[in-house]
Amino acid sequence: MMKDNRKFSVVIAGGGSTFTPGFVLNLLKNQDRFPLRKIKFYDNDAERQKKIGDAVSIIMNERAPEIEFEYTTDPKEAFTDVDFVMGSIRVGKYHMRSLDEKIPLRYGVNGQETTGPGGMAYGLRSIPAIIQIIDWMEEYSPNAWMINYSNTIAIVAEACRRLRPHSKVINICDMPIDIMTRMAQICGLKDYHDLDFNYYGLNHFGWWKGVWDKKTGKDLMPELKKYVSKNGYWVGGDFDKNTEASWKETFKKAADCYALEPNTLPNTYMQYYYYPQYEVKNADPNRTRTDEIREYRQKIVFGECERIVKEGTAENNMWDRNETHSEYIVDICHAIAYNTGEKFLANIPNNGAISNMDPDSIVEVPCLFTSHGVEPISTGEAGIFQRGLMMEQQTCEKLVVDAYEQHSYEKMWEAFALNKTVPDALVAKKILDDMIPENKPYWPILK
Ligand SMILES: NC(=O)c1ccc[n+]([C@@H]2O[C@H](COP(=O)([O-])OP(=O)(O)OC[C@H]3O[C@@H](n4cnc5c(N)ncnc54)[C@H](O)[C@@H]3O)[C@@H](O)[C@H]2O)c1
Ligand SMILES: O=P(O)(O)OC[C@H]1O[C@H](O[C@H]2[C@H](O)[C@@H](O)[C@@H](O)O[C@@H]2CO)[C@H](O)[C@@H](O)[C@@H]1O
Ligand SMILES: [Mn+2]
Repeated sequence: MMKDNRKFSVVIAGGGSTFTPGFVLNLLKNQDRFPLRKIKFYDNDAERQKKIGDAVSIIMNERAPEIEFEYTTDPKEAFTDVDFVMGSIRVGKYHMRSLDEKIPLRYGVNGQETTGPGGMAYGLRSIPAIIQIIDWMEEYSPNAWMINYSNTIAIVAEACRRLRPHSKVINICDMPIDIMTRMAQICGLKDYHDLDFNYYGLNHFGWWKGVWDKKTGKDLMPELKKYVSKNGYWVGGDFDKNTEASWKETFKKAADCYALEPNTLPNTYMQYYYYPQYEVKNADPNRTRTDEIREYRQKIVFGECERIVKEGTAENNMWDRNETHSEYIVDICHAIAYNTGEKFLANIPNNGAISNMDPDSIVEVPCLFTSHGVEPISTGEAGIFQRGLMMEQQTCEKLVVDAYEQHSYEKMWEAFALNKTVPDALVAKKILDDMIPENKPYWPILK
């Protein structure tokens, strides 16, 4: 239902992202509730972005010629006259992700995109690029909102809190949304829209305290706990027909995470903190998640774009056939544009939302999304186990931002040494020393 005659202009920063075409198709599907006048892509890799941009041009011409579309590497052109900036960049691309995963594994430490030393390395790379995008947005479109999902979100959000505290930036994550869609399926409902929830934690580091059927108010925790204790969040069947092998393992491993703390239901990312030895034992140091993506998601997405350009039509494309996961981003834009006050998770300064965490901790908690920003909902007290884990993890995240601000080797070493995934300060040092030359184009010089 159209609420007024406004139409919005959106720029996707990271136009060359593997998630971009799926997101555009989701935007087009939702024109009745979030109408658009313009879609732009911005990327600093012209060649990569062109491959996605040319395919999307065909999609736009066929399906929504009334919406202006362009892609550019010029910041002024990209960020002028926009209402929403979507942050979907990967600084250093898959080349650097691969090193984030492989360098820690050299020393028997878990190698993962957003957790442990790899996650901290990635966070340090992202800070200056995200701050730059915020500054361009504020210069060229001062009323715009940035919805950022470029990782490492916890570190980016802490940098935003310190360096751009008044900027209109909301840092979000889709992992809980994905898990809640699985929870809905387990309980015979459709997706996350059917659930009410209470959740708290840090990004990629949290727990559900409660899950209810949104319509009836029925408490779904007993049924979910019973299911998760055996199967984790693995649904299987048609629902999981496109789920890759490593994600299958992750969803199943949630059963072991649940076993450790059965009062709540865990985010899948807890596996890296509860069972690091298992993760390392299970990993192949020469073939990590990045290699799987290069062979699967990246290949499929770019292959499909090439096919669309070659055939000159986007009929029967892969994003029409498979449900995409970016609908929650449209939900969020809609909530902000129309001041709906709907509840989603966001990464924000705590300020009492978790009663026994510091006010300046960045936490991931339910918030009401309005046209004036996000308003956190109090989630009560963290359990003693969770609080201990969060205090350690968020200190690592703060130390990374200290390292960025102070160009400090010592702070980055401390961040690695304190992390639950790293057993020893010397191991931390070796990982850091291997990462420094590789990250030279992106990190400040650490002295
Ligand atoms: N928060 C979430 O829930 C969630 C979910 C999925 C992906 N992600 C994140 O979304 C981002 C994109 O993921 P992907 O796998 O599609 O990555 P990708 O590598 O396919 O695409 C990222 C794009 O960003 C571009 N880029 C890198 N640095 C840039 C800069 N400084 N300015 C402009 N563009 C830049 C690259 O050229 C590339 O085209 C990553 O940060 C990833 O971690 C977050
Ligand atoms: O290894 P990747 O690149 O596949 O995934 C890393 C990201 O994982 C989460 O996002 C998932 C999401 O939960 C799932 O539903 C589907 O949409 O795929 C996403 C990306 O694969 C996580 O929330 C992100 O922050 C990670 O970047
Ligand atoms: Mn995430």
